[in-house]
Amino acid sequence: MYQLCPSILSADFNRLGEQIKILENEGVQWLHIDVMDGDFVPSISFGMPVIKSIRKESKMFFDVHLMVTEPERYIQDFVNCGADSITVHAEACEDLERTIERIKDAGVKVGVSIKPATPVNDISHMLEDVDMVLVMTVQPGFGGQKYMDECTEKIQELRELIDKENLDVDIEVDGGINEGTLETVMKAGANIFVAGSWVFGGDIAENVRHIQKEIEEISDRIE
Ligand SMILES: O=C(CO)[C@@H](O)[C@H](O)COP(=O)(O)O
Repeated sequence: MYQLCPSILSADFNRLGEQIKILENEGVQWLHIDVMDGDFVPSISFGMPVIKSIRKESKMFFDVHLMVTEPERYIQDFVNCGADSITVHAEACEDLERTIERIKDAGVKVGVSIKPATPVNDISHMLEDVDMVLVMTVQPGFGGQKYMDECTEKIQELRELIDKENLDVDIEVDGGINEGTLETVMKAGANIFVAGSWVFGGDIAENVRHIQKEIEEISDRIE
């Protein structure tokens, strides 16, 4: 199942609710929510109050990506404010296995993310324990960066491992996903596409329609 997952990091925060409504009206089901702490990544984005507020008006699947050091401290807070899935960074956890267990125990889906320099090997032993692997295809911290070509091989490697074991694990890609890179990541085996500037730059409804069409056409071509 392919999913476009717009990243609200590129939204106009003065019109956030309105822009999320546009996505929903266009049939987008997933919303990517980047939480940054200024420690694990250099930038600070937003936290629980924003998520709690948009949750009141939205039925979308809230895909919360915690770019924070020791995310285990905040699992219950993010569940309470409306996360449907929580993704943590392998590099940010003191005890990744325990953090994943805690997320599952909190009753939401769980994802593990790796930065561009982190090998698939670091998380391959825990594929059975997660719902999703998020492959960062830029250095986490900012929207609008260029896709790092060297990440394509990691997506392929993961797809092979997941298919070989017949696992039900999504591969999400995040960073620099646009007209020029979508086909590459789809061919490599990703099925959830985070896009910030591609969705929010210009006419959001028109962009979403165009991207959904692209996804459909590429999937017809490669399957
Ligand atoms: O997590 C991040 C950046 O750290 C991403 O979610 C970006 O927000 C994606 O933005 P684009 O590369 O699509 O503009």
